[in-house]
Amino acid sequence: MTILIEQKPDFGFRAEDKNIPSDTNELVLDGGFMVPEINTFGHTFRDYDAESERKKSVEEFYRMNHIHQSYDFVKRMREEYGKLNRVEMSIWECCELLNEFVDESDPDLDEPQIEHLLQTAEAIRRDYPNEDWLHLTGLIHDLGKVLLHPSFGELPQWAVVGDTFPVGCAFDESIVHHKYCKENPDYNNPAYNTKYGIYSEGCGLNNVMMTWGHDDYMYLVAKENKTTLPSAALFIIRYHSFYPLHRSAAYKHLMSEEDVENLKWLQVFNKYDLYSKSKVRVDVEKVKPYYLSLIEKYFPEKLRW
Ligand SMILES: O[C@H]1[C@H](O)[C@@H](O)[C@H](O)[C@@H](O)[C@@H]1O
Ligand SMILES: [Fe+2]
Ligand SMILES: [Fe+2]
Repeated sequence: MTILIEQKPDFGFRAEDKNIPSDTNELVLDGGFMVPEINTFGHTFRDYDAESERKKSVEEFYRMNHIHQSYDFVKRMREEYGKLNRVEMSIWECCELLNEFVDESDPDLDEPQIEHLLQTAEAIRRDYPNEDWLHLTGLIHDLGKVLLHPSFGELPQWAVVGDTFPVGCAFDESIVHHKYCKENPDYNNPAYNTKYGIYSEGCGLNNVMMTWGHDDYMYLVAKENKTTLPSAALFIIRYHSFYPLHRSAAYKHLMSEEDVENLKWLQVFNKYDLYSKSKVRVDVEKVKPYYLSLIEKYFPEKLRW
């Protein structure tokens, strides 16, 4: 028997009814969220090999990313941008700055980033109406992409967006376009190219250096500006691009027990981050008052960036 699902017109992929039979061609996950089968370009999500208008530029993006993201590079960037001495602005002002950027690493979306933030947050809000911290996490998780802006030195895309992975130990095969890691200076460095490299079993992700980009930067911004968001939110922000871990279960040997707990929320979050990507725009003015109230609850009015 096929049960017809009421679909919300604005997203079109949410199931109210969680008892969806297996003969529908969509998959229902916890929270009642329905995962669409194809992206706006007609391909499955995160298909880096599909012939599409974005394939070539996405691959070139990862080539540059994998060549340049060495341990030394990451260390320098973390120190430099961790100073947070560039700009003073509110969370909402930062959302507006993202209006002008399109993420070159993304095979599934070519809309300005502010659309993606609102699409993610609104999709979570529908399924988890009481978890306001998770709505706000959706809104802010990609704000670190502001590093592309001239007031942050206009960093190249390969130093801001794309999936992340640890440096200081061997590059896992599950990394997108892994072949380009062979051109990274760390690839042949015996200190960095073994399973554990400079780390040890269960050392905790907090002690692992990740490739530099919008995740770690936004984590630093939120933490240093003393957000009152729970630790799961900070974990989501910091590791949401770490697909080798949360999708392919690589690098698990580096996790602590606390990481294992936090990973559960990251996996919930990821569905909304990835599958809410669409051409359907959210009415910014309509939802703005709600998000401003959350920002006020969890952040100071002005933040150091
Ligand atoms: O291309 C995407 C990028 O748009 C996301 O912001 C990032 O979190 C993902 O890991 C990456 O694959
Ligand atoms: Fe992201
Ligand atoms: Fe995102």
